[in-house]
Amino acid sequence: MQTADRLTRAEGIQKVPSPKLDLFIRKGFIGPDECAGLIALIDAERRPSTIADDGGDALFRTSETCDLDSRHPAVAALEEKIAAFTGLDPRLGEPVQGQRYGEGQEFKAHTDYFEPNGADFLRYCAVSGQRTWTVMIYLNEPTAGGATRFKTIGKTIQPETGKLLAWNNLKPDGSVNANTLHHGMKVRSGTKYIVTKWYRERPWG
Ligand SMILES: O=C(O)CCC(=O)C(=O)O
Ligand SMILES: [Fe+2]
Repeated sequence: MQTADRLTRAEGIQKVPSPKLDLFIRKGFIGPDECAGLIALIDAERRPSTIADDGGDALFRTSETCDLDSRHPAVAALEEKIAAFTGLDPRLGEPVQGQRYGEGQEFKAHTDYFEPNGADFLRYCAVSGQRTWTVMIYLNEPTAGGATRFKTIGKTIQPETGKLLAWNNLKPDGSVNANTLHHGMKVRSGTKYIVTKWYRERPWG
């Protein structure tokens, strides 16, 4: 079954009503203890985030990032849970990444796919192809700010501990979907932690 059909039928799922993209929300996908364990791993490993193309804006993505090692039991358990829920083939997935945003940090409006005609396309996509689905989980709730805003459909999603978002970055014909534009908005107070997992057209490697 296609991922979107599977998610549409999944327990506890909310499909954002828009013809412009497939975007799903599942509250409480993981519990507070699992979230706390992942936050500890992120805090141990974090480094400044990078970006394929910031368009000359050094403040485009100001968060910190880390790759989470799937040999760690907490990460392995998360990977299994995501695979069982989405049906996405784990071989197509990039390693899970953790992100941490302190006060004033954000990831400005962007798409997760690589620009098909951009300078970096071959560099990032030659082996594994374009990004397909994004799966993202909020691990906590900052005191203020830090929502994820999908501008073109006017939908803002608030961070909630354990809440999962999943969307398809491509249209049904396989071309990139510009309506997936989204902004990890500035944390105004407190700290925000998330994990993200991106999938590709072909096996990762
Ligand atoms: O922090 C967010 O809400 C969005 C994160 C994001 O878009 C990304 O990591 O690609
Ligand atoms: Fe993103």
